[in-house]
Parts: sequence; C-alpha cells; structure tokens
Amino acid sequence: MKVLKVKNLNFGYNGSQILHNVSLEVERGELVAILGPNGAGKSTLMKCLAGVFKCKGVEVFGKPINEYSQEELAKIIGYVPQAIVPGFMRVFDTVLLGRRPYMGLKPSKKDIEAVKSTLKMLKIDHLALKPLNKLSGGELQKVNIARALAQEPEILLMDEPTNNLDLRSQVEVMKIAREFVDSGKTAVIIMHDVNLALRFADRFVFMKDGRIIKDGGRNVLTPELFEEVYGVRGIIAEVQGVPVVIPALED
Ligand SMILES: Nc1ncnc2c1ncn2[C@@H]1O[C@H](COP(=O)(O)OP(=O)(O)OP(=O)(O)O)[C@@H](O)[C@H]1O
Repeated sequence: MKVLKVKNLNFGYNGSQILHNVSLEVERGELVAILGPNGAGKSTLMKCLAGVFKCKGVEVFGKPINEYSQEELAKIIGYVPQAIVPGFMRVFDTVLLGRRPYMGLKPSKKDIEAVKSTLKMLKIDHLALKPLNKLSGGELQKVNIARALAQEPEILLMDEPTNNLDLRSQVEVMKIAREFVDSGKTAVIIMHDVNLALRFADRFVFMKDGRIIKDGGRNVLTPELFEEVYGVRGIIAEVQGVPVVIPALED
C-alpha cells in the first residue's frame, strides 16, 4: 500500500526552483533513506512530504496532502525537523506537545503514559524535568525524536536525526526507526552517513541539484553513483553481508 506519493513535484523559494520534477512512492513498511550532498533539496522535499509547505502533487494514503486538516495530518505524520530552538520548556512538556492532536484541554492518563514510555524508549527519562536549554545537542535531538514518536504517527519523517549523536545513540535511533517500520509503519529519513543508512534502511534515494538521481535497494550503490552524487569516488566493500563505502582519496 502506498503511504506517500509524490508526482512530478516542482517547488522552489521566492521564484527560484529547487525541486525539479520529483516523483517518489513509498510503501507501508519501508525504511527509506534520502541521501545526497548539502543543498541537494532533501529537507525541502521532506517539508513538502510533511505538509510544512503546501505543495501540489503530494498524496498521503491516496489523498492529496492539502485536503488534510493540520490535526488529521499530525495523527498520521510525525516530522522531526533538523533543529529545534531550545527554550525554557521542560523535556516532559515538550514531548507532551506530540500528544496535542489527541488531547482535550488536559492530558489523559494515556497521554502521560505515552510520554513516559517514549522517554524511556529513547533513554532520556532521567531528563524529564530538565529545561531544553540545559541539554546537550544529542539530548536535544532525542527529545525532538521523542516528541514525534509520542504522536504515534503512521509515517515518521526525520531530517538528519543522527546528527549530534554519539555512535551508540546513532545506532539506538536507527534501531527505533527500524522497529517502528517493522511494526508495519513507514519511515523516511534524511541521512548523511551512507554506511549507517546501508546498515538500517531498505531503500536509498539519492538526490542532487533538486532531482532524484537514483532510487533503489543496496544494489544501486556503485563507485560511479558515489562519484556522480558526491563528486568523490567510493570504494565499496562488504562487511557481514552489508555494503560499506569509503571515499577514495585522490593522489
Ligand atoms: N527557506 C528557504 N528560502 C530560500 N531558499 C532556501 C530555503 N530553504 C532552503 N533553501 C535553498 O534550497 C536549496 C536546498 O536546500 P535544502 O535545505 O532542501 O537542502 P538539503 O539537501 O537538505 O541540504 P543539507 O544537507 O545541507 O541540509 C539550497 O540551495 C538552500 O539554500
């Protein structure tokens, strides 16, 4: 079943076009990694998928995204943007914001439990009462992810969620995304770490200059593709059945 569909999407800012004829279909149960160099248009595409920008040509569960109310969409899509501004709000209250689409005036027992279990899952329950502006970059990133997961969405869209995280936390976040997807849901994740993506994702969408250059499984990765997308030739090896890419150094 197609949960997300983008057809011939063109989008830009202030008259300058960024996305060129982008088409993408995402099935239920897929973990899709979007990869590509800085400025390729990855975040812009994700904002179109998340409904941050009102774009024509984006469908969620077969319905144009612009026909959903904000509240309806918030129950379906959990979006983790690249950065949140850390204010004085505490971790618990920030994650509780993810429950907003379900809440009346006051949070229910279920809302409180959802926040508690999400904090525990991300191993940040000990930070519950800390204000955001007293967290490390990695802790803040986890709060950002927890808020989206507390929304109990069908689709998780994350923009570089492993940024700022140490190796252990990177693996934890990717495992959480994997479990989310294996429970029949769907995730699209922007990543710069190709090897982390290769370890956890099912599908790889490579973007450059606002276009999708390649879209497919692990088999799409070749030294030529690496060169075309990043301008650096890649050496591809295999470790424990998973391809690993290292950049070739010029001499
Ligand atoms: N709000 C905006 N207004 C004008 N131009 C923008 C805006 N946001 C992004 N851009 C431009 O759109 C292009 C694509 O940016 P985008 O953030 O989508 O790239 P990206 O692939 O996510 O990059 P990165 O890997 O560096 O995060 C860039 O040239 C950027 O300068």
